[in-house]
Amino acid sequence: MHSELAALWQGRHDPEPDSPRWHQQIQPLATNCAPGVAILGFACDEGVRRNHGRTGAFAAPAAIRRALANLAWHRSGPAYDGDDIRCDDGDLAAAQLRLGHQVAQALADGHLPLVFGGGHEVAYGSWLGLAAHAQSKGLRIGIINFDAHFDLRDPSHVHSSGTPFAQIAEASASYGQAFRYACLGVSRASNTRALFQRAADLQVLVREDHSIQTDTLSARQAELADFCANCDIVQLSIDLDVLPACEAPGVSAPAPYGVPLRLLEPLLASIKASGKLGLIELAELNPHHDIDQRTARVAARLVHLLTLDT
Ligand SMILES: N=CN[C@@H](CCC(=O)O)C(=O)O
Ligand SMILES: [Mn+2]
Ligand SMILES: [Mn+2]
Repeated sequence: MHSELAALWQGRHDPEPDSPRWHQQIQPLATNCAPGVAILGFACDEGVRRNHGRTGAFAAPAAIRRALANLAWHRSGPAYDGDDIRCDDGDLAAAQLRLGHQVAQALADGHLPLVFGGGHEVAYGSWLGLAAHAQSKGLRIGIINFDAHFDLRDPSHVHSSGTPFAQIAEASASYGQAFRYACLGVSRASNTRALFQRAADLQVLVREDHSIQTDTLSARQAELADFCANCDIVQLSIDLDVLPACEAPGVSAPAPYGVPLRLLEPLLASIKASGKLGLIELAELNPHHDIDQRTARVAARLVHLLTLDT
């Protein structure tokens, strides 16, 4: 691991036995590694910039690694860091292709890719890799996105952090593949009628933020289990702006209402329990707007939860 990357994986060293933390377990991703979880960073501001948002997501992969480094390690399998794919020349499409290649390689090597965006344009790059893998194996992809936003803007104008799932819908159609997309935590106030209509046209499973409460949790979990049962491999996308702004202030577009962590976690646990997780990505962390690493810590905790053995 090069020194800049190794500098992020720092934390406590407890003197007592059996006290490992992530920074003591993480290994560089290389060929012929035993299957494990493989972190890939997508350092990119370009999608948010094109979407007229608050830039800063370029620094997110490093911030998530820093927060994850000190968390307690409870896994039995290995975890690897495959470093960052950087978009520093404005060529978003090329960066998404590079990410897609690395995701496909990680999947071919038997790993679970953990992709740290970047703005939500990361989802199109991740999907390129997942789709190549799924096509070679004849697998049906389902995408579950926790997000205050659909990110289904019309991609004929510009490709940005607001268009990844519309780009995926178009690409899926061109391959004759069904587009299976669930978007949970949507804020009606933050998405136009046109976006709700596009979601309806694309037969998206839509659950608004207010429909996710303690007394509806089991219904939402059952719907997610059904969704997972109708596909073979799941792209799990978590836009951190699905959380309330008090829990996730460090994003481009904070949510005044949001789905709190105590409700998000059991929903994620249901998806994990399906056994269909093929890729996990975290999007839209903006360390420039974070408060005391609150959002980065949430992101790290979600990684911890989703990568536990059971
Ligand atoms: N990733 C994109 N998210 C939102 C941003 C909304 C906003 O900036 O207000 C979207 O395009 O809808
Ligand atoms: Mn999003
Ligand atoms: Mn969002």
